[in-house]
Amino acid sequence: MQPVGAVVPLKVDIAEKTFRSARGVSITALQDLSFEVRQGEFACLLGPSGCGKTTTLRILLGLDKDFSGSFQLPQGGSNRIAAVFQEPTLLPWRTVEQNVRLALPKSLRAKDLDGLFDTLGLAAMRSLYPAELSLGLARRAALARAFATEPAVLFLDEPFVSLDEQTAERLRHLLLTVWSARPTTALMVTHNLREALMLSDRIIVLAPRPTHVLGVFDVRLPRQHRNSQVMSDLLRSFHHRFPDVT
Ligand SMILES: Nc1ncnc2c1ncn2[C@@H]1O[C@H](COP(=O)(O)OP(=O)(O)OP(=O)(O)O)[C@@H](O)[C@H]1O
Repeated sequence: MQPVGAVVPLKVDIAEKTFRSARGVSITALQDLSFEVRQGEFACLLGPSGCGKTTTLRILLGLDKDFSGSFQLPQGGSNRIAAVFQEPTLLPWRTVEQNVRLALPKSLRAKDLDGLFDTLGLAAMRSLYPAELSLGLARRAALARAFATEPAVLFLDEPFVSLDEQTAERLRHLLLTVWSARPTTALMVTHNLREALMLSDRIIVLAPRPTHVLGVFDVRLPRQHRNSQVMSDLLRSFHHRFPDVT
């Protein structure tokens, strides 16, 4: 399957991001953070709690412009950006389908969403309101909303935290199914190494704060071959290369 949406990579060169409190205390979260995600590649940003993963995503999403350095988002195709956060952020007074359709650009307003809702197991929930959904179903609706827009780049910030492991695992498989149908350049923040090994083409391993890239771990194996034996081998080689990262 040809990757779609982008013809240039996601390129990040953040020289520094420092938070300054009202009392004059400075916290440098990012320093010399540089990496690339190639066209149609699924990459994970893996790093310890508080190292600066969410800060990085907020900068790339244009939510924080107070930093030094630069970045280049994938260009070509739709040029649209989609994001999936820890909280599904659905509008409570709109149905699942309305939430998804409201995110669509004009050119896609009449889009047939049957296939996407089917794939995500949401076909019977289209007319439900967010309050009627379990947390897992709400996360599926958030994925549907992101993929429906046919973005050039997709950012995900720990979309499966605080779910039970069985639900999280089911959602990881669903994410891979919708992503494989349209391999979009994707960057997902996680602190779950197993999740990163299961989903990624490459893992960008971050140092503790102020964060920078410790190294990149490529997982050049078709995802359908990542069975439990292969996952154990991947974990072993990852730990061999990054003995201090858990
Ligand atoms: N608005 C802010 N003001 C001051 N400090 C901040 C602010 N936002 C984040 N920080 C600090 O910057 C550092 C990076 O935070 P960030 O949330 O990006 O980390 P993270 O890697 O996403 O953490 P986690 O995995 O726990 O979600 C942390 O030390 C955090 O306390």
